[in-house]
Parts: sequence; structure tokens; C-alpha cells
Amino acid sequence: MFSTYYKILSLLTKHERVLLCWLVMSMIAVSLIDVAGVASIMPFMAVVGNPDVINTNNSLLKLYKITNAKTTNDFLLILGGLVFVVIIFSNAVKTLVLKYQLLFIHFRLYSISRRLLYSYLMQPYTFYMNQNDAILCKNILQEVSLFCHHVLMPLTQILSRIFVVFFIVAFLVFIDPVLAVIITTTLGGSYLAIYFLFQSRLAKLGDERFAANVIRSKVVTEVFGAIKELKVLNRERAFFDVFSANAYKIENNMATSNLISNLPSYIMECLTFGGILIIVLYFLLVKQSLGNTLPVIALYAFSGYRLMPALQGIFSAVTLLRFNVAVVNSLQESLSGVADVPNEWKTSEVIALPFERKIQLSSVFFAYPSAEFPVIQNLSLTIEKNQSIGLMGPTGAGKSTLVDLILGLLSPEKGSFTVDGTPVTPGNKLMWQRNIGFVPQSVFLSDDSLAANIALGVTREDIDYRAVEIAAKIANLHDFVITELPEGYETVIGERGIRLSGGQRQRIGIARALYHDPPVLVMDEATSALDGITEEAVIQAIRNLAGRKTIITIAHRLTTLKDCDVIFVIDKGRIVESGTYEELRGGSAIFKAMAKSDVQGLKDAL
Ligand SMILES: Nc1ncnc2c1ncn2[C@@H]1O[C@H](COP(=O)(O)OP(=O)(O)OP(=O)(O)O)[C@@H](O)[C@H]1O
Repeated sequence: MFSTYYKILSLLTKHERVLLCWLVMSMIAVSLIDVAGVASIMPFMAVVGNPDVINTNNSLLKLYKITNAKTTNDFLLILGGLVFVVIIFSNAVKTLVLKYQLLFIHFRLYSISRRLLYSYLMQPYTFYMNQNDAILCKNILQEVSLFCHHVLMPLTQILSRIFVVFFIVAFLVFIDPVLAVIITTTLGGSYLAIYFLFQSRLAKLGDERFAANVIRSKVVTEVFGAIKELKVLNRERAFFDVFSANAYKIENNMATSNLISNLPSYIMECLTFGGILIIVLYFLLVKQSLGNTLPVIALYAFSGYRLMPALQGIFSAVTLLRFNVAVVNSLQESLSGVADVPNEWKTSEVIALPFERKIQLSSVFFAYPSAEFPVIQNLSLTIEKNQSIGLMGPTGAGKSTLVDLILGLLSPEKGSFTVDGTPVTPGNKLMWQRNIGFVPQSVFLSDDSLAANIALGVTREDIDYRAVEIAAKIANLHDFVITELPEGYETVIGERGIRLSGGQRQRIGIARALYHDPPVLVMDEATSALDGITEEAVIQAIRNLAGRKTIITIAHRLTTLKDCDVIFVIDKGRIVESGTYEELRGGSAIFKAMAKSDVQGLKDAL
């Protein structure tokens, strides 16, 4: 259990731990001021009830003299005013501390979710291969919120209430040590017993909730991602049922944990007041008189009345924490090693790695973390600057993996990857990537303007509209923008905007890759979704870049590679052949086999 508390604190930065300390101290101060506020009304009521008490009570007499009151009524007025000031002060402090508490919790939500997103963004590319996007989103959006409201908030309550309990117990010890021991052990022991009775059940309920939430988040994301297929296949129901079962489990477990955390308050109330009744009845009926025991009973009732809410608060908070241990563990795993988001996180300042001569891969091996055998095996490849190369080969041959290695997204396990003789390492890969424009098989569109999509990741005010237009012209997109989009480059596309065809999406992808005018252009099946005429127009545009940029193209349609200076044929992670289109057409068996299956490509080629 203590390891959980340690983990919670380790999720906070040093500065945040100091803030937490202040918060707990101010919460303790509030409890004390609260008691003072309530207590301050007692002397006032005493004077109202019996004005003679001024003469018999030393403190009141002193106060009477200090205030210079002429009559009892004057004194009452002053006393009432003082009480009112104390109550205003006590409530003002309470409001301030509440504000501080809310700010602390909500800003932790802000800072931890920010740190978590940062930690995910800083992961190497291989991290995302084994992750489900829905779970990462859920962690950032839901689990951090749970952590702040159902872990951090209860922790502050535990810490502050422990002090309240301590003060009440100390007061009881001062008044009557024996009674203090009896009350503390009875109430504290009962809460501890209930806690130990339920703690493993709570942890189990919490783990189940966490697991069910993972499935629920996945289902929601998947159902909308595959909505077209689901509609055609009429399979919505299966997803709906999985969602329902898990949503039910989440709410059921949360309700049960809530019940467990509130249950003792009723049991303890019965115990405490049942105890008082028994004592009163015992003295009244058996001993025939309450006699001297009345003040003790009153004290017992008063202590129970003050102590019980504090203990109940601690109990509820501890159970909430126990229920959310899985959240703490998951966050700790994701955030371990992430101190804080650096203040100076400027990607634009990365200077491009010099690239004047060649890109070289020598005897490279690469295996995916989950795979037994290497996907790339002893592969060597040299690409001269401004050369245009094509990669082809059967499906699963390792072409995309090879491109990911060239992109610096994956690192070779063995062998070397150099640019002008400089090894590309995790330390300088950002510098290398500054040289690259990449067009993937499937282009992501952000729900934003076309210009913002072409200049993806550039803030609106920094978008270079001239560069946007030049890139769009090369990608054969400009005419479409001018003639068909109502607001030209400002037209919103994507989810809530204009829906584009597959070919139009690909052309946006190409324009995006060219926006920064990079010396290297990498295209992974970038034109595969385009019709023959549009593809030819885009290839023509790319052809115009030939000799001015280094172009690496993966294509299944062989005509796409017709203009490449060299085509490398990849099979089972190795380069099995290379040459120009014409050379391979004459001698390569794989090339011929692929050309046969590519009827259209073959027709175009002949
Ligand atoms: N994240 C991954 N984890 C494990 N194995 C992977 C992963 N990605 C790809 N592979 C495997 O690596 C091999 C090469 O895949 P790759 O995508 O590089 O081939 P490809 O030649 O680009 O195929 P295609 O032409 O179908 O796109 C395949 O057997 C594939 O199953």
C-alpha cells in the first residue's frame, strides 16, 4: 500500500510536491480555523443566556474591560461583531483554500496530461507499433483525470484529516486519556478492520474497471474506424455488445467501490450512538442515576461527532485510492523517466544534417521487436545525391521497413546507415529528418484548412502560402483548389469539412512532403490510389524534380518506377536485383512476374 503512495508522489514533480505540502498545511489550517469559528459562538451564546457569566468568567471579564463596553448590551454587540468577523474570516480562508485546492488538482490534470502526451511523443517509432491509439488517448484523456480527482484529491484529504484526527485525539487524551484510548481504538480499529476486509476486493474491482475501460475505449475507436465495413457486413451489434458489457462492468465496479467506501459511516453511526444509548440506559436503569457520567457521555458523543467524519473521510479516500491503484501503476509506467516538458522545445531550430554526396546502408540487419527473424538481412544500398531510385518486390518483402530505416524511424540492429559518411544515430536523426519529405500509403488529413494540411504542424500565422501554392502545383493539386474548392486553400477538409477522393488525399500528401522543399523525397506507394491519368500527371511533376532532388519511390505499379535511375528489387529483406527499368525488364524473373500481374502497368510500359 505504501508503495502506491510513493508512486503517487513520484508522479509529481519536485515543485508539485512542494505545492501539495502547502495545500495539505492550508487544509489543516482550515480545519483548525473552522473549529475556532464554531467555538467562537459559544461565549456569545453564554452571555446571551446568562449576562452574569461576564463577572464569573475571567476571560470574558478581561474582554469586557478591553472592549471598554459600558453596558452588557454594548458588550453583546461587540462580542456579536467579533464572532461575525471570525466567521467571515474563517469562511474567507475556506474559500481561498478551496480555490487553491481546485487549482492544484486542475493544474495537475493539465500538467500530468501534458507530460504524458510529451512522454508518448518522445517515444521511438517502434513504441507505437505495439500500442493501441485508443489506449494512449484513454490514458491521456480519462486516466489522468481519474488520477487527479480520485487519487490526488483523496490523498490531500487523507493527509489533512490525519492531522485533524491527531488534534482531536490529543484533545481527548488531555481531557480523559482512558476515554481517548477507548474511542480511538474502537473507531479506528473498526475502520481498519473494515478496510482490511475489503482491500483486496477493492483492488480487484479497480483492476477490472481499468481493463474494461481499455476494451471500451478500443471498441469505440474501432467501431467508427471500421464503420463502412461494419455497415456493409451488418456487424455493428457485436461491437455494441462488447461496449455494453464493459461499460456495465465499469459502472457496476465503481458503484460497488463507492458503496464500500460509504458503508462504514452508517455502521459506525449505529455503533457510536448505540454505544451511547447502552451507556445511558445502563446508568439510568441499572444504576438508577446518570450522576457524574453525564459529562463523560457528552464528551464521548462530542468526540465521536468530530472524529467520525474525519475517520470516514480518511476511509473513503483510502478506498478510492485502493480502487485506483491500476491507474497509478499505468501512469507511473508511462511517465517513468519523464521529468517535465522542457520549456525550450523548439523543433524548428534543428539544423539539417549536411547531405551533399550519398546515403549508404552497409550490411544492415533489422528485426521487429515482436518478430523472430530479421525482416532486413544483410542489405547494402547506396543512393547518390539527386538520384531517383525505385524499390519494388513482392508484398512483405521488406520495402516499407527499408524506407523506415532510411527515414530514421527504425535503427539498424547490425550494419551502418550513413549520410555523407556520417552515421545516422538516435542523437542526430532529427537533423537527418530535416532533409526528408515523406508521402505515406495512406495520407492523414487533419480537420483543418487545406493550407494547414499542406503545411502540417506549422502554426497558422507561420504558414508560407507561397510555399503551399508551389507544393500544390507540383503535386498537380492547384487547379483543383482554384476551380473546385469554395474557399481555395482556406477550405476546411477532413472530418468535418469537404470529403476528398483517395487521389486528392494522396496529392495533398505529396504537396505536404514538398512544402519545406526538402532535398530528399520518399514516397511509399504514394501514387497507388491515383487513376492512371492523375498518376501520370503527378509522376510528370515528380519527374520535373528529377536531378534536383533525391527521390526514393516504393511502387507496386511498375510504370511508376519507369523513370528511376536505378530500381532495386527486394525479396525476403535482401536486394536481389538492381538496374534500370529497361535492364530489369530484360533479365529479372521477379520483375517479369510482377509485370505479368500488373496488366495495366505492363500495357502502359509497352
Ligand atoms: N510492426 C511490425 N511488427 C512485426 N512485423 C512487422 C511489422 N511491420 C511489418 N512487419 C513484417 O515485416 C515484413 C516486411 O513488411 P514490410 O511492410 O516492410 O513489407 P513491404 O515489402 O513493404 O510489403 P507491402 O508491399 O505489402 O507493403 C512482413 O513480413 C511484415 O509482416
